Amino acid sequence: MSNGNLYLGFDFSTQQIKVLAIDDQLKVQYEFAVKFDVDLPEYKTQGGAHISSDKSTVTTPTIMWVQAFDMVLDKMKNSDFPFSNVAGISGSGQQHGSVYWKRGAKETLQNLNPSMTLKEQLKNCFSIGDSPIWMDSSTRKQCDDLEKAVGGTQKLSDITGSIAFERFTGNQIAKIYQTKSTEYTNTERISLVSSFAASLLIGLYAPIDESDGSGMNLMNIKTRDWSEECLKACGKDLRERLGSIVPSRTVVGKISRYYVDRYGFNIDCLITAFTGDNPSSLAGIAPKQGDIILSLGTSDVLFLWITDPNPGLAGHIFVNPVDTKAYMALLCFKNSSLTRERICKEVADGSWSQFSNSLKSTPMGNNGNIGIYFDVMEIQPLAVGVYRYDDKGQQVPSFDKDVEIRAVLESQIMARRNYSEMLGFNISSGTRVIATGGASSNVEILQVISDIFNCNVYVKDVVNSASLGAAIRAKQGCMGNKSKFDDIVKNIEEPVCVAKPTPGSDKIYNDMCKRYKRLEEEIAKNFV
Ligand SMILES: Nc1ncnc2c1ncn2[C@@H]1O[C@H](COP(=O)(O)OP(=O)(O)O)[C@@H](O)[C@H]1O
Ligand SMILES: O=C(CO)[C@@H](O)[C@H](O)COP(=O)(O)O
Repeated sequence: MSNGNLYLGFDFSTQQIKVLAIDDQLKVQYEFAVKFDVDLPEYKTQGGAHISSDKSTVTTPTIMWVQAFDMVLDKMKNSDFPFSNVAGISGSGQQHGSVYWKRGAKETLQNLNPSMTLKEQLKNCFSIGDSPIWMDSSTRKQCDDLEKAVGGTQKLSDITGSIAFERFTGNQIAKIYQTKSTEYTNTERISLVSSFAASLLIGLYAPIDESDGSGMNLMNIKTRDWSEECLKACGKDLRERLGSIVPSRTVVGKISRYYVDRYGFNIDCLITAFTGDNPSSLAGIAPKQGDIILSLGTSDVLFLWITDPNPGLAGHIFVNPVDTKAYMALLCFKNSSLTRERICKEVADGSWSQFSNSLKSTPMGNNGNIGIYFDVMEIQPLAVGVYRYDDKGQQVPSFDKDVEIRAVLESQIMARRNYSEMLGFNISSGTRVIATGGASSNVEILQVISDIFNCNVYVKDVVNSASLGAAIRAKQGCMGNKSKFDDIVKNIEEPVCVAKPTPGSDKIYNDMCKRYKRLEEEIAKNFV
């Protein structure tokens, strides 16, 4: 229990809202969470989302996020959380997802009544009720249009840090502009999930930050302003609807009076711009040069801190959330935790310890069996379906339970390694792979990662690095413009090594990764 200053870090992630409070020494003092599927079953989400029958349109009811926010604050109140000690708040959101505020919503946000819930007051404030999220892959046409409009694929990547990706917000907005024109006209502000959450806290439309703004195919990553040609290609009067972009460390306002009166927050509590969950994790891990972070949340994401951006045709370059001159490189995979979870439910009774036992009881390389499990359209390659091959490369309809479990994990991690090599991530035996997110608590999974990457794997004491990064950024916001991130995190807990490559793993996986790549390329040919 702490009597001094506290800093809150919220994470509006795919499956839940998490929040943690740290003290001035960056020690976690409190943690709370609301899980969408479990705590709000009335919305019937699966993994926090609604997936259409074509498996390409993926949305989340915006009002569910609002209700979950009410719930998490109520949970804190019921646990006598010391709201008045909170000096600063920041947060993160699943990247790319968008929220559409209806004309007049600003008025409602500014005049929240502390005797009512946010849900009661905001239920009619959204022109689009279902927010498109990062798992959506229904905007191929809009992606092609955008690349054409700016002069080609590489040109778009030079401007925005990424070629056109279906889940990137500009393409999502373009789809809404083209297919729901009345709703688009009725929209006065478009937020990212991150800036939407910050807006709830300041009772005003919060600006989008540069780091999460990099995941939209709309922002010029060099000038850190909207790209006029991208805006024009995606929707009418879009600059006005998006508002401004600010450096990620900007204090965007003080907490709204609503939270002071309803929960007892301090009236001077400062809100620092919210950012994307992966940028926020980068802040929470505070990596050393050369470290590669592997986030095992709903998505598997590889990212690292870089200084010289070189945007190409694969992966993404984002503006760095804590160092205004730096960048981060990132690769995201859609078929990740939820696919592992499906296999775990189907063949291991939903028990992670059974899943782990199967990993322990099967050999590295799985006796030559390879399975590829794309339950939904993958990001790279664009492909969907489940494919299993025996040691002779013959397709087979099924595997035994233990083989199936090792196959899903090995294929996912081989893909992570292959794509990071393609992107030029510098991986050598001395590289530290720092794992974070839900599945990083599973040591057997971390051992497979260590064997396939042929690197030591590390974890930090706090699994929720996105929330931790948000809380650290909240402290940075309170310390003013001159404060240095490196000084703030200088005493942060170092990651500890939890897995080392098993002798002989490099021989097995160097060959097997090549074999995996050839199989994946064959499959992808069917989806061009
Ligand atoms: N012991 C475990 N072994 C493997 N995976 C796990 C384990 N515990 C949790 N997970 C996975 O972690 C995922 C949630 O991770 P989390 O980082 O909380 O996600 P998000 O931030 O995207 O909501 C779950 O979907 C689950 O599959
Ligand atoms: O699309 C991306 C990154 O580009 C995803 O990583 C989302 O940001 C969702 O994050 P998690 O909920 O899996 O942490």
